[in-house]
Amino acid sequence: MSRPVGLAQTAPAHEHIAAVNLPPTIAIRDLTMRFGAGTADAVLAVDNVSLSLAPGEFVSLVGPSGCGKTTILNLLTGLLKEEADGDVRVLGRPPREGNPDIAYMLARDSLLPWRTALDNAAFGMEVRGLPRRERESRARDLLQQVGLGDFADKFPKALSHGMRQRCALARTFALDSPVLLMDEPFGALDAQTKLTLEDLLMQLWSAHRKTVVFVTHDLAEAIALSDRVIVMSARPGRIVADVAIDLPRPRDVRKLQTDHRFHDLYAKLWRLLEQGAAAHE
Ligand SMILES: Nc1ncnc2c1ncn2[C@@H]1O[C@H](COP(=O)(O)OP(=O)(O)OP(=O)(O)O)[C@@H](O)[C@H]1O
Repeated sequence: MSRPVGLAQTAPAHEHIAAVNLPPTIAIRDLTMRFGAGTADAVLAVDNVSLSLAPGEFVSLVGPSGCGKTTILNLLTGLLKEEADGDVRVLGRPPREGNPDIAYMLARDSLLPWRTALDNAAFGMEVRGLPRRERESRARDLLQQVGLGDFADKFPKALSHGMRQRCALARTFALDSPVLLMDEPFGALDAQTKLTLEDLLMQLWSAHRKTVVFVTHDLAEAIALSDRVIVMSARPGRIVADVAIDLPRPRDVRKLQTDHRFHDLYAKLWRLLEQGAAAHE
């Protein structure tokens, strides 16, 4: 596979600093979400969560299964029709379905099997109505950046799982939305491929400067990628801790595994996670 290219011309990663003095890109205040409110099966999924992300910040949500991480992402996209209490803003506006300010990436690559890598990378732009020439040129550029330049004409069945997630990354970044919501995008990958894709995501994020909410069960991944890690309790999901990850950037995900600061953060987050899980047992 060809190496990712096209990133070197852009700003070096160490210059990436979230604009903490600007109005937040994402602002969630006192969010409470109850599914099936008023019925016998009502589920309190999220309880009084407040969270804000500065432009360009990379924030991970970690917490036990069912604590409401995906629910928070879905609320940001406007996909959830059910009533939620509290206030949610994306770039100052309430969530709305089809908001072009948001790109969403999931664990499964969800590539369309009858489309080539190029057409898959261009798919989101097609849905958004961009002219053919523009979407093709952007898709090619992004495929190049994720190291799939030579695979533009291949169909998903000819790509490995890691390559399919590269293609999904290309599709996500090609949308050029200022906000990325990523729900365990590397959750189904083997450990080695995962590290490679994490490095690639860091390069893309540094070059394209997006605000990212990243959901993961993998504390090492959360530390390696994030500016902050939000630890949630077991359901109903509450914020247990908001931990700044003050490791210098650019980060080499592999080298971090041998850095004592990384291990200290891991131990701290693990403790918080266990406390949050125990609080509701
Ligand atoms: N549409 C729905 N109707 C009813 N309950 C729901 C719905 N969606 C989610 N829930 C419930 O809300 C809670 C939070 O779910 P959510 O998927 O947000 O958790 P999560 O933290 O993303 O879990 P996981 O880590 O396992 O993906 C769960 O108890 C789930 O069963």
